[in-house]
Amino acid sequence: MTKQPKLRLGTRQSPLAVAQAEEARERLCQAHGWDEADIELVKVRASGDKIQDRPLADIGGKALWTRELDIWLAEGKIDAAVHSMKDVETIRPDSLTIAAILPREDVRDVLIGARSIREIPQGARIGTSAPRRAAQMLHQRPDCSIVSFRGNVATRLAKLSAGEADVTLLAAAGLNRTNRQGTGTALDPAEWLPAPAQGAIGIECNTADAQTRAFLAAIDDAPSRHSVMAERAMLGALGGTCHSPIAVMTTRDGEMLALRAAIFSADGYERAEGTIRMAPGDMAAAAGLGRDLLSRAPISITKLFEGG
Ligand SMILES: NCc1[nH]cc(CCC(=O)O)c1CC(=O)O
Repeated sequence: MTKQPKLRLGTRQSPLAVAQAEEARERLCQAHGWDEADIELVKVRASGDKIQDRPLADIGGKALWTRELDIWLAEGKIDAAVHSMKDVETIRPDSLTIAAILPREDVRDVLIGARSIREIPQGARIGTSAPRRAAQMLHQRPDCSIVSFRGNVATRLAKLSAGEADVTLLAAAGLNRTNRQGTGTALDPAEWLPAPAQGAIGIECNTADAQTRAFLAAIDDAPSRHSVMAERAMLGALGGTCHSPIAVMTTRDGEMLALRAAIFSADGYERAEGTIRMAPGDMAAAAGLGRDLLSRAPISITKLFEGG
């Protein structure tokens, strides 16, 4: 007889999602003295993966990454769901709880196809469908143009090799977790800010499921939770959607967190930046940074945030 799993862990099917779910499984096994068979990985096909030809922002946004897993949780077909926190909407139902944030990977973006932003050839085509990457690049390199570039990590690298663009940008975390360490150049946050919650894996479960919450609490990493939740609070205060070019970097400053954030107009021409020092867990302060940015931004930026 096969052993009953102690936990059914849902994940999307992409190689990166599966690698993240395997990391979550390993950490749970280590924390609880379980073996691999104690955790069943349940691979669920997400709407966001079915539609590959249009920008995410045009087809329903980040909810497309979590919708199926949310339903499977609600129906009790899985006990917990593993997510890239970057892809999780800031407003979640009360019936779900993010019970663990794993130790954060490298948060930086990686530039592929040129050694630095300065060395990108004049007029190059930048392959990305992320409004943040597009606007941030156009801000620094208005001579470049943007080519829509969706798909998983492998697909985007293949499109670049096939010459569909000259340069692309990917999260270091996604490259590292799919064994592509050393691909491209990681960009210094002093010149290029990552996305809110980039590089963070979160595990969600039903709020009413005390057993699973306790299992997951054992692998929650407090420093990662603090930075991720602060960045999400900032994003939430902006009413940010995937249409909104929002970038942020958190660093530790003694007992405090320092957040540096920027928002852009879609064409990258305008940029508003702000910083804040806050106590970990002070979500009101983090939200204040978002509101402060918006209050100082020119109209070409604020209109991106109206009406979601
Ligand atoms: N939007 C897709 C997505 N969601 C999470 C990651 C990478 C892993 C992470 O940032 O945690 C990626 C790919 C990328 O942006 O390069």
